[in-house]
Amino acid sequence: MRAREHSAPSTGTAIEHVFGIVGRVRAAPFQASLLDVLPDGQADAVVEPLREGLRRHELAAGAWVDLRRRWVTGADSLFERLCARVPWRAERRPMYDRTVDIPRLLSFYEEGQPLPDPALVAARRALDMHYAPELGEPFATLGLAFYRDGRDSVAWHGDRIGRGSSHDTMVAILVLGAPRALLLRPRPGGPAATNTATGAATSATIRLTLGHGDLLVMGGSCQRTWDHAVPKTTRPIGPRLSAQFRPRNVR
Ligand SMILES: O=C(O)CCC(=O)C(=O)O
Ligand SMILES: [Fe+2]
Repeated sequence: MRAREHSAPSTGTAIEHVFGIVGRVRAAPFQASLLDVLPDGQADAVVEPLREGLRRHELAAGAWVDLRRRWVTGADSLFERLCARVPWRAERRPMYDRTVDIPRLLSFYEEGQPLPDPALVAARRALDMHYAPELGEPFATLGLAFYRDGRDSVAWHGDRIGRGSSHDTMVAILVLGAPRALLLRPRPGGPAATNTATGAATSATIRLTLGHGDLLVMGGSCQRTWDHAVPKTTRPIGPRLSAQFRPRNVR
C-alpha cells in the first residue's frame, strides 16, 4: 500500500537537515504512506484514543507486548518535522580496543525537558492516561533514534540500565517513517528461553514490521527476560525513527 513518492519539498529539506548535521550523505528516499491521510483541513498529526485497536500479546515468563497499528494519523508529517527539529547526534562508543560509530542518530529528552513536537506531548499524555493504572507512574523520558537506511540498526539488548534489569516496567515505542522489522526473542539463558513444562530450550523469535505511526509497548518482565533488536537489512529501505517513552530510571 505504500506507493506515494513523497514530493513535498519539506521531506527533502528535513532529510537533508539530518544528513547535513552529521556530514554523512546517505539519503534513502522517504515514501509516505497512502494510508496516512488526514481528515480534510487537518495539517497536524493526530493521536488516536488508545482504548481502540490496542492488542496485547502475552509472551513467556511474564512479558507482554501491546500493539496498536497506525496509532498516529498524519504520522508522516510528524516524521518530517522531527527529522528537521530534533538535534540529532552521531555518537561513538568504545568496543574492545577501538571506538566505533553507533549505527543510528540519537537524541534524548530528560524528565521535565520540553519535547520537540506537540504530537509527542499528546502521545505521552495518551500513554499516561491508558497505562497509569497498570504502570503506577508516568512515562518520564523520551529517547529518539533515527535509522538513516538499512545499515543503521540496534543490536540485541533489553533496556536494562536502571530498574529494567530488576523490575517489571514498560517501554512504549512510537515508530515513524519507513516500516522495518523489530525482533523480540527470549534472553539467552533467561527464564523465557526455557520451556517451563519440558525444560527444553525455546528460541522463538517474534518479528514485527512497524512504521508510519505504529505503537509497540513492551511490558511486564519484557526488558529483563526478552531482548529486542532492529536488525540491519540489505533491502533498499527508507529512513525510520522511533520515539521511546520510558518511566524514570529506565533506560
Ligand atoms: O528503534 C526502536 O524501535 C528500538 C530502539 C530501542 O530498542 C532502544 O533505543 O532501546
Ligand atoms: Fe531497547
